[in-house]
Amino acid sequence: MENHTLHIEKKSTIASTVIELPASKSIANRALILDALAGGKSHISNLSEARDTETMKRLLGSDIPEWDVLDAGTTMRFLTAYAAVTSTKTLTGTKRMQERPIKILTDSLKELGAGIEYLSKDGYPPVKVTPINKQLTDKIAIRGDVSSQYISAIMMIAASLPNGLEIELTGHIGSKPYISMTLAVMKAFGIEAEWQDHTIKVPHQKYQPTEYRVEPDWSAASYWYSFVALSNDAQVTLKDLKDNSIQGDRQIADYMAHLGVKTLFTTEGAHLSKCEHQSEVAFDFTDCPDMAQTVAVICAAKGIVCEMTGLESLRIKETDRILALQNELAKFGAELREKDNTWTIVPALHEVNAEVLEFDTYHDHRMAMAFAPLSTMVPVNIKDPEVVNKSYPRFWEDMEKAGFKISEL
Ligand SMILES: O=C(O)C1=C[C@@H](OP(=O)(O)O)[C@@H](O)[C@H](O)C1
Ligand SMILES: C=C(OP(=O)(O)O)C(=O)O
Repeated sequence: MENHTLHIEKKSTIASTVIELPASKSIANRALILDALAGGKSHISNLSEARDTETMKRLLGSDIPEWDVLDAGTTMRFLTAYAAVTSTKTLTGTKRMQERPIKILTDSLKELGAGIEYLSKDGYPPVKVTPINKQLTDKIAIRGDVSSQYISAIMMIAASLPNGLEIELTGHIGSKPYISMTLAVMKAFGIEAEWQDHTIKVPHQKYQPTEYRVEPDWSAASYWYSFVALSNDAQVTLKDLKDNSIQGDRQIADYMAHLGVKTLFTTEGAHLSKCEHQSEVAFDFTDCPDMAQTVAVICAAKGIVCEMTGLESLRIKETDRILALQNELAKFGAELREKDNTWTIVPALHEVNAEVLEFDTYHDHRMAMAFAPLSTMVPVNIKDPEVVNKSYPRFWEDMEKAGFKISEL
C-alpha cells in the first residue's frame, strides 16, 4: 500500500528494552539457494521473515516460468545464477529492479554456456535464462567493483558445474565480507572453496543437506545503535546478537564506539548503552555499504563531521541512496557534500528542532529505518512506512515495544 504516513511522537529516553531482531536476509537467501542445490532436505532454522527471503523461498518452491523477485537484489542475482544450472526462467522485478544492472553476472553465465536474453533493456532485468548445457570454460574473470552479489551468485552454483570454477576478481573488490559470508554458508553445506587475493577456486563437489541456523541481522541492529546514539538515555539489549558473526555489518559496533554507543556482549546478546562521542570521524563503507545511511543520519543529527568513503555502490541500490540522503538530510539543515569520491556529512549549525520532520523513503527500507530514530529528538513522519517489510517487517512494532507512540496519519 502506498501513500501511507506514520507519525512518531518524540521520545528522548528508552527504558531497558529487549529487542528480538529479524534474522539476516543475506544469510537466509544463501542458505535457501544452497539447500535447493543440495536437494531441499536441509533444516534451516530462524529463517528471516524479511520479504526478500519469503520471496526467495516462495519462488524456489514454485515451478512457474517467470520469477518476480519484487525489489530483492540478492534474490534476483542468486536466482539468475541458479536458473543457469537448473531450468529455463524469466527473472523480473519492480520498476527499480529493472534499473539495477545485471550484465556483469549474465555475461559470466553466458561465458559458462547459459542462454541469456534481455526482454527489455540490454544488461538489465527482465532477463530470460536458459541453463548451461555444456560448460564452456572452467575459468572466468569478473569485476569486483560493482556488486559482490554477482560474485556470490556465481560462487554458489560453481560447485555444481562439471569442472568446478576458478573465478578471478578484477579491479577493486567491494562488499568483501559478503563474499566471505558466501564461503562460510557454502562450507556449512559441505562445499570447500578457497579464496586467495583475487582468485576464488571452487572444485566440483556435491552439496550436502544440513541443519543450519541463521544469525540475527546486524544490519537491522544498526538502527538500534541509532536510537541509543540519538537519545538522552537508553538501555537496549539485542537478543542473541553475537560479536563473532559472519556478517560484515558487525563493523557498526566499532564505528558506533566513536559515535556514542558502547556495546557489551553477554550470553543474552548485545547490550547497548551511551558513551562519549567524537566530534569528527572518517569511516570507510567499502565493506559495509548498508551501514552508510545509518551513520550519515546519526552524524548529521549529533553534530559530528563525518568523512565517508566507499559509497560508490549506493547509487545502484533500492534507490540512489546518495541523492536520497542529500534530499532528506537537507530537511533539518544538514548536508552530504561530494568531492572526488569522498562524501562529507556537514551537520546543521543548530540542534535538530522542529514541530515535525517528514521524511520520504524512496522505496528503500533503509531510508525509513535510518531516519525513524530522529524521533528521539523531534516528532517524525515517515512516508510509505511499509518499505521496512523488505528486511525488518516488525520494525514499527519493535519501536512501540521500546515505548514510542506511533499512529497513522
Ligand atoms: O550479498 C548480499 O547479501 C548483499 C551484498 C551487498 O550488496 P553489494 O555487493 O551490491 O554491495 C549489500 O548491499 C546487500 O544488502 C546484501
Ligand atoms: C541493498 C540491499 O539489498 P538488495 O541489494 O539485496 O536489494 C539492502 O538490503 O540494503
